[in-house]
Amino acid sequence: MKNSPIIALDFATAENVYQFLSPFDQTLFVKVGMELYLQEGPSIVYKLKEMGHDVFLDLKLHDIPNTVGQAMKGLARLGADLVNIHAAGGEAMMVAAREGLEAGTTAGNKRPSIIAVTQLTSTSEKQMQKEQLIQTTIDESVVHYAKLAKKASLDGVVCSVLEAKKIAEACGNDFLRVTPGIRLAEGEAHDQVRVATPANARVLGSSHIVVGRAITKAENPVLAYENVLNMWEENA
Ligand SMILES: O=c1ccn([C@@H]2O[C@H](COP(=O)(O)O)[C@@H](O)[C@H]2O)c(=O)[nH]1
Repeated sequence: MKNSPIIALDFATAENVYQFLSPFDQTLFVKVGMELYLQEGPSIVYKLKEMGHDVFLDLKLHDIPNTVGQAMKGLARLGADLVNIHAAGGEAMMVAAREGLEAGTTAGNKRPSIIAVTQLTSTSEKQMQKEQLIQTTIDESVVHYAKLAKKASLDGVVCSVLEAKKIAEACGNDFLRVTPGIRLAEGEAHDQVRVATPANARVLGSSHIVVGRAITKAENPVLAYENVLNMWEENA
């Protein structure tokens, strides 16, 4: 799996995706989320893999263990490099997801890596306490979910940059810390709350960054990507 910034392809159609990707002259690490997958289905994943890109299939599954396990068995066949679930589904659900992925991975192929969403980067500590009735700090909640994901033998978590270091300390440096909520210093936060720049992400211990609108909505997306990539690599 590449370590380059993961571009969130939050587009409504495959056509929009191909148009966006056409000026790039290298293979990328891209993310297919709900918006695109629910319109285009598995074919978008096959196509991006055929084009040589690494694919994070960001469907954030959250259901009873049997349902998630069976869904993961099917998703394993799509060839994505990275998939995810919500840690709030619990340890049994996370175990079922990993076992489903293993069962669905055909001989000779590598099992996709699987990570759990801890607290969405759009969630603030205040909101978590009020709406989820979790009376800890957000750092404690995120690290708690990360430890649960590690216990379920997952490969890592989705968290914000702000918790990445604590997770590395608690779960080890090989445990993935995939961090969305990436903004350039001068950029708008939009609906994100726990945000950081690509440079800070590297310094504070992210293993991967996910960048959507700062690249996809830029006037020149190739230039914006190169800028993010430089900030990420320079601080390694
Ligand atoms: O906690 C999370 C989990 C997933 N995401 C996804 O990442 C991108 C971020 O897009 P931006 O435009 O850079 O804000 C988006 O696809 C989310 O679904 C997240 O933001 N936070």
